[in-house]
Amino acid sequence: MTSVQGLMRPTAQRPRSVGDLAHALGLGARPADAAVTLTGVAASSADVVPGDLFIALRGTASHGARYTGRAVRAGAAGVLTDHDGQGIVEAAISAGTCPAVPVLTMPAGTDPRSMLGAVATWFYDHPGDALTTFAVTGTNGKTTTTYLIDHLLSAIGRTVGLIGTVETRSGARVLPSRLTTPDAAALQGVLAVMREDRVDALAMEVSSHALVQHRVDGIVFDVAGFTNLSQDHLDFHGTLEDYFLAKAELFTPSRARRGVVIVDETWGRRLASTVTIPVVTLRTADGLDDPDQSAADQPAADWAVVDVEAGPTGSAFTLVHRDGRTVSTSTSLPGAFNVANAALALVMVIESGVDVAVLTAALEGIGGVDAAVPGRMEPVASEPRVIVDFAHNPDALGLAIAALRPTTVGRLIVVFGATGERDTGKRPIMGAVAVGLADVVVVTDDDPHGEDASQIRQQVLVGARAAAGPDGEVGSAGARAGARQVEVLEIAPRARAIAEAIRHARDEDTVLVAGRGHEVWQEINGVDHPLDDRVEARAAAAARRNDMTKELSK
Ligand SMILES: CC(=O)N[C@H]1[C@@H](OP(=O)(O)OP(=O)(O)OC[C@H]2O[C@@H](n3ccc(=O)[nH]c3=O)[C@H](O)[C@@H]2O)O[C@H](CO)[C@@H](O)[C@@H]1O[C@H](C)C(=O)N[C@@H](C)C(=O)N[C@H](CCC(=O)O)C(=O)O
Ligand SMILES: Nc1ncnc2c1ncn2[C@@H]1O[C@H](COP(=O)(O)OP(=O)(O)OP(=O)(O)O)[C@@H](O)[C@H]1O
Repeated sequence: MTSVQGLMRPTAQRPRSVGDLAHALGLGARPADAAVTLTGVAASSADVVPGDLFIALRGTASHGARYTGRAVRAGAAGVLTDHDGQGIVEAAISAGTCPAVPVLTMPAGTDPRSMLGAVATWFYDHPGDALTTFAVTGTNGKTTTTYLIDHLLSAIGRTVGLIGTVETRSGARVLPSRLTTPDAAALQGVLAVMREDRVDALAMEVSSHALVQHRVDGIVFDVAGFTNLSQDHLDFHGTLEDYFLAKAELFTPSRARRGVVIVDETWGRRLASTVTIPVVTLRTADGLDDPDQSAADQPAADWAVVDVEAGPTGSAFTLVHRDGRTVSTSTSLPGAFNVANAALALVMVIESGVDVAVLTAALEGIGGVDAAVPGRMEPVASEPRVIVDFAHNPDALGLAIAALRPTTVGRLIVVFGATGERDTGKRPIMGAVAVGLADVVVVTDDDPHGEDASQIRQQVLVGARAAAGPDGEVGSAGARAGARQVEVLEIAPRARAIAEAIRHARDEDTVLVAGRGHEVWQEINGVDHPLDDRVEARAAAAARRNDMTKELSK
């Protein structure tokens, strides 16, 4: 699959030879190959540009060596692989399915994936060293927090590059991302582009997958931030414990110089008390996730959010350090979770060495910690209000619905599904969470990938119907006290679910379309179909207005 991030390359090349590379890695090269010139590095055949070294890695689905023919035809001038990969490439060359190409082989027991970062930084001459680097990890809030860091740093005159789920940005170049965190070859290429574009700070998301797969090898971040941890990605990590340990890896000396950890929840507190780098802690809420502890029992954090005033369009809040430093500001992003994201962005910027007075002056100039984050609580229509959001796990879905309740006059309608081939355990939980907080729950499709979409919907509906009970009457578990009726519907495909939810909504209702945010493709059985929730929602809102106008003129 093409990663556009992997095709971003610096204009100025510093050619290396196969002989140089072999020497740097302590490997042997055939004398005839030693002078072959290499100008870049790619870990996917789809990312290869002429002159690249193709690093063929063993994966879970296949071995990258199987794609060497494609890589060489795209211009790869050399291959680095493991022992098995060497056999695959040699067989392909003998069979005539791959043109001849110099092959370097890592010694047995050395995984080329663990060398990818080192090789790529060597190729591009340590491009990350030119940047002040910010990394954000956590189940939810990474994208939002990186946008807010970008916003704050830009306000104090820094030139910021961004890497994350939505886009990869260097100066005027903006490309959609395929992965939240690109592989190490692509990442170092992007950093080299940023160096050329005179970017001086980087705000990037680091996923747990990336930490396990060595994608950020070759960078020691200046400041790493942790948002939160809750159920997601257990298809990959197996258990929450392993998921936590993968995230915790970012807070080790080989990955980051210092950290900022939100300690509202148990996972954050555990991280802060076990990390091996200097960390400051941040409390953004009362921290009562542990019923056995009161807020007063919990250790004081270095920074705390106080005096939150939640309004219809965002929140004002104050950030206080135990030494008395104070920042009073606001964010127009809705929900308590966005106060947490804004506070984390502020503390990360302060911890990078920016003086509170400088930041305060900048905040006055820009009017608060704001950024338009595509597909995150993005309003797309009014009367009924329609919001498109990326919540695709139980915690985010619950927080997104709850954030809209105070400003919803009528019913709160949520349209969502669950992703195929990902963490199946979260499906019924999402159904139950939605029923606990919304008035109308429309279960539809997300990205089914290779799974049967209707089976996925049934698994979500199991949780939703169990929570709603046989007569749809939910107890006081919801945001509103007392019993209330919840309607649970199954509508597919997704575009129809969005259209029907909006068509049947009343002017005073809110429709939350959750799960796909900025995404513009829906993957069904390996085929990408165009689908943008924002486009569908706007079209449905326009159609509803038309119908009403026709009705009135009758
Ligand atoms: C589980 C996972 O993360 N898998 C990633 C991993 O796959 P893999 O190692 O199993 O690779 P493989 O598919 O067996 O292929 C083996 C090798 O052949 C190469 N190849 C493969 C096909 C081809 O045509 N040409 C080619 O060269 C691949 O680049 C790879 O090096 O390495 C591949 C190459 O970089 C990634 O594309 C792939 O991401 C898959 C597609 C994916 O969906 N990953 C998601 C789950 C992910 O990483 N998500 C996180 C965000 C999570 C969050 O929301 O927080 C992210 O950082 O994006
Ligand atoms: N701090 C937070 N805590 C809980 N939920 C949040 C938080 N911030 C955002 N969310 C919810 O999670 C969704 C995803 O937010 P965001 O894209 O910022 O997170 P992310 O960590 O980058 O997600 P992903 O890794 O899936 O790309 C939002 O649409 C919102 O519903």
